Amino acid sequence: MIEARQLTKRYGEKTAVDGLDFTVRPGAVTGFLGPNGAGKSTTMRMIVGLDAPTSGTVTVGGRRYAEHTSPLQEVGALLEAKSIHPGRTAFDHLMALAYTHGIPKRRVHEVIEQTGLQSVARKRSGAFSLGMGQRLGIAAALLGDPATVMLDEPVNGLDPEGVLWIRNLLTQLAAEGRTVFVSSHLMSEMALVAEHLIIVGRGRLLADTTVETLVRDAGGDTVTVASADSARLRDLLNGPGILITGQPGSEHLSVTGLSGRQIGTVAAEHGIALYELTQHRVSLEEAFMSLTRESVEYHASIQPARSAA
Ligand SMILES: Nc1ncnc2c1ncn2[C@@H]1O[C@H](COP(=O)(O)OP(=O)(O)OP(=O)(O)O)[C@@H](O)[C@H]1O
Repeated sequence: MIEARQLTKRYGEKTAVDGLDFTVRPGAVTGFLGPNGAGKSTTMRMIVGLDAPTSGTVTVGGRRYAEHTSPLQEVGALLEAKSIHPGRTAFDHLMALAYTHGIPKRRVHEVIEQTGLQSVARKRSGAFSLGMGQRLGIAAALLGDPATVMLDEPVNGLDPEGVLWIRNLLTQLAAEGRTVFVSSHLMSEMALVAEHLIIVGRGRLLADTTVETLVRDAGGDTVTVASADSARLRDLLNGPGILITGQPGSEHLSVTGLSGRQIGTVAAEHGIALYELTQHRVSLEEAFMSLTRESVEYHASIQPARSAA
């Protein structure tokens, strides 16, 4: 379990993390989402004691990282700028970590297998592809068999097979009862794997929610219905929590709050012919963007085209 209370980090004038309060629970994958520069990496660095909070606290398993006697067994982390000696083999890198943390050699072999590194374990890590480097970083994070696993942008730059592998791994780690905290700026990716979402923008908490609630709050699914008598159908469908829009006289209505099946049933019961019944899923990417729009640090600007001299 990770608990942040009024967690704040300032770099001079810049407030990177601004009074964050959140709890990451075991047994589920929690996505940590926000646009670039939102403060995700800074928060994660504070969780593992690589940066000190300006104020507030963050604990893992009820204690600050530095207070754990064997931190690698408590939290395994893959942070963005992982420094691995390029001349060392993957095996030697993991062995050095294991040796300095009292972890048996057997466990090194286990994580090499778990992360699919068997064939390259004796190769220098400097020659690794991005995907292999990520796997090595994850192997190091899992070495201490930690109750909490924290990964910063683990799918960045990975090919589809690597992305799928990470997805399955995260689900498996959560199913084993671990606390799994994963950052990303890609809503679509997180929606596939995370149950719980913590969304930040400009260092502040924007939402502490679930994928399901986010969809509902974004307006839920909309159904487009075209019928022989849209005025009568509108009256029949109307009710609390239901939003119906459509031009007077048009055969098309746009309905939020009812499923296509419910609308079709009402129409059939009243003998109204339907010409179209289309369900539109709300885009999670849209929901995320509308939530974080105000907090995006770097908006793209379009330069006016220069005329040729
Ligand atoms: N060491 C530092 N000194 C000064 N400013 C910093 C430092 N580290 C981070 N920042 C600033 O703090 C803010 C938050 O940065 P952070 O890297 O935590 O965001 P992020 O959400 O991880 O972004 P990204 O998705 O781009 O990795 C940014 O504006 C960044 O420029």
